Amino acid sequence: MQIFDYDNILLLPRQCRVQSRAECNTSIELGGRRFRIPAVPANMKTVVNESICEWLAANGYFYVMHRFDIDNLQFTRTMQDKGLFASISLGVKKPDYATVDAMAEAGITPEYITIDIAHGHADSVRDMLGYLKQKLPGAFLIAGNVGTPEAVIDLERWGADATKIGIGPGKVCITRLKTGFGTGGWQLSALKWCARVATKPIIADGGIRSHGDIAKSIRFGATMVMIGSLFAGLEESPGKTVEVDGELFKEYYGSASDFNKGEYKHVEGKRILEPVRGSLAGTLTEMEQDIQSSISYAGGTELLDIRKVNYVVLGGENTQDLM
Ligand SMILES: NC(=O)C1=CN([C@@H]2O[C@H](COP(=O)(O)OP(=O)(O)OC[C@H]3O[C@@H](n4cnc5c(N)ncnc54)[C@H](OP(=O)(O)O)[C@@H]3O)[C@@H](O)[C@H]2O)C=CC1
Ligand SMILES: Nc1nc2c(ncn2[C@@H]2O[C@H](COP(=O)(O)O)[C@@H](O)[C@H]2O)c(=O)[nH]1
Repeated sequence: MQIFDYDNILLLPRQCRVQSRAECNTSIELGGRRFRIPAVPANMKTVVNESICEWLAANGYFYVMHRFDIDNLQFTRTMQDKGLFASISLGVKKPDYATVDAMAEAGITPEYITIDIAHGHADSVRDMLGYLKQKLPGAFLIAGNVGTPEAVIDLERWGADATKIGIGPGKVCITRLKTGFGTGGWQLSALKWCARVATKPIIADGGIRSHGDIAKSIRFGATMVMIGSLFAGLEESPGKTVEVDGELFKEYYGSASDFNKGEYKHVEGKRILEPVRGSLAGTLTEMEQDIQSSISYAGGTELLDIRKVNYVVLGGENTQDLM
C-alpha cells in the first residue's frame, strides 16, 4: 500500500466547464440536510460553544457540539425551540446512557448524535450504537474515531450512519507519541483505504492545515471534513485570548489533554496557542470560495466532481490511476 498525506498529494486539473467559479456548487448532503460546505468545526471546547453552533445551524452549516460540561438535553431543546437542528456528542459512559434515557423520556431526539471517543472501534461504541437505535431511533448516528477499513465495516454493521476517520492526525494530538498508534502522518492514505470499504458517509477528522486539504479529502472519499486548528484562532472562538509580546493568540487544547480533563491521566492531547486571525463568517466564506475554485480545477460544477480527478504523489513515482 502506498502511504501519503496532505502535503505530498496534488490534484490534477481537468478542462474547465464553467464561465465563473460562482457556478460551482460546494454544498453536500448529510443525514437528510444539505449544508453549504463539506467542513465542520471540531467538537472541542476551544473550537465551538452554544452560540457558535446556533450561528452555524442558522446559516446553513453543519456543526457538532462538544460533550464536555454541557447539558445535552437542554442544548437540544433550546436549538429545536429555535427551529434549528440539534447535533450533539456523546461518550460511552454511564452519564451518557443517562442522557439518552432522559431524552427518550422527554420525547426529544437530536437530529444528529456523534459518538466521540479516542478508540472508536470498540465494544463500548457497539453497545452505545445499539442503545441509541433502540431509544432514539430518529437520530442520524456518527461514530468514531477509527482508522482502519475493519473498523469502518464494523461501525456500519453496528448501526452507524456515518463514520469519523482519524486517530492522531490532529494539531494538538500526541497519541502517536504516547501510544505508537494512529493515522497521524498518513491520514489521507488512511482515508482512501477506509473509503474503499465504506458504504455510508465518511468524515475525515484532523490534519487539515489549509483549504486545499478539504478538496484532497473529498477526492479520497470524504463526504465532510472536521477541522479544529483552522477554527480555534478565530475571533469568536471560545478559547481564552492570550497576549504574547503584543500579539494576540487563542488557546487551543486537545479534548484528551489535562487542560480539558482537569487531571493528568491517559493524556493524549496538548495545548498550543493559535494566532488570532479573522472571523468565523469570513473564514467560512473563504473556504466556500476556495472549494468553488477546487471544483472548477476539477472540471466540474458539483462538489463530488472532485472525486473524478487524477493526482500525483510528490516524491512518489507515478501518477496514480483513478480510485
Ligand atoms: N481523534 C483522536 O485521535 C483522539 C481524540 N481524542 C478525543 O479526546 C476526547 C476524550 O476521548 P476518550 O478518552 O476516549 O473519552 P472518554 O474519557 O470519555 O473515554 C471513553 C471510554 O473509552 C475508554 N477508552 C479510552 N481510550 C481507550 C483505549 N485506548 N482503549 C480502550 N478504552 C479506551 C475509556 O475508559 P478509560 O478512560 O477508563 O480507559 C472510557 O470508558 C474525545 O473527544 C476524543 O475524540 C482523544 C484521543 C485521540
Ligand atoms: N489525539 C488527540 N486528538 C484530539 C484531541 N482532541 C481533539 N482531537 C482530534 O483532533 C481533531 C482536530 O484536528 P486539527 O488537526 O484540525 O486541529 C479533532 O476533531 C479530534 O478528532 C486530543 O486530545 N488528542
